[in-house]
Amino acid sequence: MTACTISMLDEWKNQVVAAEDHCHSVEMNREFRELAADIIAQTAFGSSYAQGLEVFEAQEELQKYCAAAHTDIFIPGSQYLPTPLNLQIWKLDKKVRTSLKCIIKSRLNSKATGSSCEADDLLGLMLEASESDGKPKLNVNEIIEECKTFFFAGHETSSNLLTWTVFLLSLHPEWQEKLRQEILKECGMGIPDADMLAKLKLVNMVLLEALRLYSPAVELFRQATKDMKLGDVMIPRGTCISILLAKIHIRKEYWGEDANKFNPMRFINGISKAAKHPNALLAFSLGPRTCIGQNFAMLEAKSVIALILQRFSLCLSPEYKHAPVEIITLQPQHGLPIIVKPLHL
Ligand code: HEM
Repeated sequence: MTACTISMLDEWKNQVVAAEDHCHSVEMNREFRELAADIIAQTAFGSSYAQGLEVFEAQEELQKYCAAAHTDIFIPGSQYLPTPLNLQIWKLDKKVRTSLKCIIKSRLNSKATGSSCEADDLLGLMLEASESDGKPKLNVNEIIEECKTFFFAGHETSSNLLTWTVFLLSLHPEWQEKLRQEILKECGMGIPDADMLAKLKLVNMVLLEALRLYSPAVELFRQATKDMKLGDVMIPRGTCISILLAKIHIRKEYWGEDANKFNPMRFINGISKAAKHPNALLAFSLGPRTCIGQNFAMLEAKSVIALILQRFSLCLSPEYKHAPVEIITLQPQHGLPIIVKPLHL
């Protein structure tokens, strides 16, 4: 995780050094997309970014087509018709599956020749689980589906959390400085380890506030399994319900008069005390389908923010246009250009 981040930061520094005025505009959304892809590929699948690149590119494109399909009026059965959109979706899905099959096969080959020692990553664990008691528990297709879920669930969400956090820090230089002081106190200029990251309370609070104001997952969907009453509303069995997190996260009734404002201090006593309702922050959902990767995502975000603030100050570029858009996750439509200035040249 830190190796990928440091390599990205070294590149920023090189670009700054090459610039005449020693400051440089970086499109953060793109950078964090690549970084999150790199991190999840290496941490979960042990494969390098280069190997996973094809999967991510195809999956990102697939996501755009699926978002387009999602906005169309749904006609039952239409998903099976060879429309131009469906043909694109099927083609890309095939590409994602083929690339993942290659990664899995190469892992199985290395395992057979004894050259792989990455059994404790996600793919290694799944392959191990798939062979216990001599009987396959997960077949290759099931492993592919699990890999797709992890790529999908852990890539865009994490990169968007980083993007919006950097956006908020660039708007609030006083918080940028507070975080930098905390990071330097707990980690110095070294690589933060898990114990150090656990002590970064202010960084944690800022991340939670970013998740509240710019929740990467904008809405959740549920289907009623039986007739039920929600408040005063009757919900018949089978009804699909959209839960608008973005709305819940800024309701004054829960968050108080400053609900629309950036105020990380509201999290000083923890998530359950930040609002009038203990579960008002739903960025990672709740209950049996809660995000399985939330600890990983928070660790990743803390570590990346710590490494950035140790080295750079961040300032919003005048080129930035504020246009958050939901393409499955919440993204800045025109990117996030940030002027980075190294603290030590
Ligand atoms: C800031 C980052 C993240 C956010 C905001 C986020 C948000 C969410 C949300 C809201 C759900 C629930 C969806 C629902 O109930 O319909 C979810 C599920 C899930 N997330 Fe995350 N996620 C993040 C990062 C990650 C990461 C890094 C991983 C994997 C490494 C991951 C893996 C998953 C998986 C596998 C599920 C499905 C769990 C299930 O249905 O049992 N997520 N995530």
